[in-house]
Amino acid sequence: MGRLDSKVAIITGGASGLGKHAVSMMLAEGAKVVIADLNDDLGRKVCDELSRQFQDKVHFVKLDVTDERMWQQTIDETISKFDQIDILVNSAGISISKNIEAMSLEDLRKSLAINVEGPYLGMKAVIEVMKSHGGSIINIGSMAGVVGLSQAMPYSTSKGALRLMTKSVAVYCAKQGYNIRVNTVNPAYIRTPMLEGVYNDEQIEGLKTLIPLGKLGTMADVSQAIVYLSSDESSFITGVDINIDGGVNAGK
Ligand SMILES: NC(=O)C1=CN([C@@H]2O[C@H](COP(=O)(O)OP(=O)(O)OC[C@H]3O[C@@H](n4cnc5c(N)ncnc54)[C@H](O)[C@@H]3O)[C@@H](O)[C@H]2O)C=CC1
Ligand SMILES: CC(=O)C(C)=O
Repeated sequence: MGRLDSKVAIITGGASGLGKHAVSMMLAEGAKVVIADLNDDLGRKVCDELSRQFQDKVHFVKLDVTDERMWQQTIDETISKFDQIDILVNSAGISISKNIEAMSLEDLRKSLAINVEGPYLGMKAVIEVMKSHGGSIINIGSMAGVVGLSQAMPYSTSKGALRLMTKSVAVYCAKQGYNIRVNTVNPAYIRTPMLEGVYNDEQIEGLKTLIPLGKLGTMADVSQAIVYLSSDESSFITGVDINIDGGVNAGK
């Protein structure tokens, strides 16, 4: 028996990195999964590969998370394919690594649009569906939303906002009696296409020295937390953020 049997999940950013890994692990735990991503070539490829093992339990929808109309299409397509929505994982994101002097207003606006407005639109759309039967929303934050990264100001700002938006929505949903739980996971450095776009191999190796446990986390470390927060095992947990960071944010 899988830990997510009979549940239906939408995972944004599911074509790559952490989102893609979570798609695989959630399918393996029995969920039906919609991969929602802007990159439709990659999304369709990942979906085709996974459907060899999981047949029609996986489906791809093209979604730009900043587009409210595409969110509604994603919701409608998920319900028409799988009848319900129990889980939303907001993993789509971008990382603009610039300090305040190097960045532009456009960098800040773009980061906020994708990393904050995207999850806002997604939460708003799925709450409308979930409020009749409950559900779980997991937003992928970052260690950069817990402490300010001086060289990634637009990114830190967006992830900090996402963290508190999550708590606000969690308490609202709880008080409304919707039985919708809303939580954040905050990974530290995990080797994915995003991290490889910011750092070269040598720099990534050097990141280990910043982490008390002395190693980088893995995509599986993050997916395990996502599965836990998606499942009924975490039925009394809402409004928390789980740091998956090897101790980085625990202190020096
Ligand atoms: N890799 C890392 O070290 C860490 C990553 N994170 C967060 O984890 C999440 C996933 O990141 P990674 O998997 O590393 O990155 P990634 O770059 O491998 O994957 C991001 C995915 O989001 C999609 N995407 C980007 N903009 C989109 C949009 N407007 N609409 C729909 N999809 C869009 C991309 O097409 C891509 O498939 C992000 O929110 C990131 O900020 C947080 C902490 C550490
Ligand atoms: C820490 C973090 O979120 C990245 C992408 O570096």
